[in-house]
Amino acid sequence: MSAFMEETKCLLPRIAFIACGCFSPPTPMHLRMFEIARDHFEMQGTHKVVGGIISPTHDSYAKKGLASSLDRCAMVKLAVQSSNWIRLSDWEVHQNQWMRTQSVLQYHQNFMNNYLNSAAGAGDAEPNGSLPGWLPFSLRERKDPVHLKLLCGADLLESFAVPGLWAEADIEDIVANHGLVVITRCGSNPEKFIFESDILTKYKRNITLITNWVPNEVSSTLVRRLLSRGQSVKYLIDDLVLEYIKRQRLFNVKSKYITDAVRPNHLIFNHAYTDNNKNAANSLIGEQNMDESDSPSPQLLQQATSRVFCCGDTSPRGPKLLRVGPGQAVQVITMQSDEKAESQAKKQKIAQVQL
Ligand SMILES: Nc1ncnc2c1ncn2[C@@H]1O[C@H](COP(=O)(O)OP(=O)(O)OP(=O)(O)O)[C@@H](O)[C@H]1O
Ligand SMILES: NC(=O)c1ccc[n+]([C@@H]2O[C@H](COP(=O)(O)O)[C@@H](O)[C@H]2O)c1
Repeated sequence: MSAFMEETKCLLPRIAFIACGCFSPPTPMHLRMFEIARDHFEMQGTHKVVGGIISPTHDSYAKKGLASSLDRCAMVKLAVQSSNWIRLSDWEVHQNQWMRTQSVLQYHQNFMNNYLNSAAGAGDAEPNGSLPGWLPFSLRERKDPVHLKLLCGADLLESFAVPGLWAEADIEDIVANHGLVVITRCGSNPEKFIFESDILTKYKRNITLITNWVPNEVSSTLVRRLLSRGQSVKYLIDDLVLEYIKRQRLFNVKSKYITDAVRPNHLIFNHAYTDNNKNAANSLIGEQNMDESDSPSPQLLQQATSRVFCCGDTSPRGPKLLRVGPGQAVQVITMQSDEKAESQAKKQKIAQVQL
């Protein structure tokens, strides 16, 4: 690369991506999203991408098939081992309750701002004195700010329309102040979706739509279903993640997998993660071997009558009573949206579950 191009790259505004989701389990497409997004910005020559963060949602999100946060974090750690720029943030899972995505973005953005503004070496350290693992390495190479953008698939964008699931103020803050990077997914039409939303249209310049020319409809739901049927998921997920699932007997994995030779050496890394996160274990819902057909754990059932809102408190229609956690709303409401033919992408997911 010429010296001129190098110099120009140094001047480009810096961005990082954060993907919020369940990651139960993480699939290669979760990681591909980051690669596709980085390629896009680099090829456009408009920004320098300094890091990627995967932030698994809190256990109390309570979506069907959600393994414990300890297991999901361990699997994400294993999945990102092959990447030199995508990292796990376990901040969200260590909070006392489910966090809205806007708050997750805000926390990570503030942390990076404080870190950049603090004297070199001091940083805004974690309570134990060390910096969080999700912080991009090259952050302090320059002094200028790093803008954190929400990275998602088009189905997440379309979930903005699910009544009561997202607060309008949150959507506006995300698109106005952070920015959204959306990767196309089969069956979704994000351009039309943006056109039909006044808020999204208003901030269209902050939404980057990227066509994924090599689509792959692997999803965590499909992986869980195959596992629970004793079918192969090899080459659908990372080998290390698969070993972990077998070893921990997650997702109701059938005996064919359990009797396979398990290579414990591969999992040493994960033990280090779980050992270091004993606190997280306290907030766990318990050892879970769940798939689509599982019912909530006893603890969750106990909470079933408690009122858990996503954004319902501020909804003009009044608060919405959700059965267990915000994630349940996704299932309940996507069923309704299936009936109303609101979202093709969500319909596909539901169709998969009903097979
Ligand atoms: N195949 C895919 N193509 C594009 N984006 C994807 C794909 N799979 C997941 N994503 C995106 O990854 C993010 C995190 O996904 P999440 O784990 O919550 O859902 P998922 O993989 O669709 O799982 P589930 O099947 O349990 O709903 C979301 O933004 C989602 O849109
Ligand atoms: N109001 C909100 O901030 C809100 C609502 C629904 C889902 N989410 C997040 O979106 C991500 C993906 O959720 P789903 O897998 O249910 O689509 C999760 O991280 C979840 O916490 C946020």
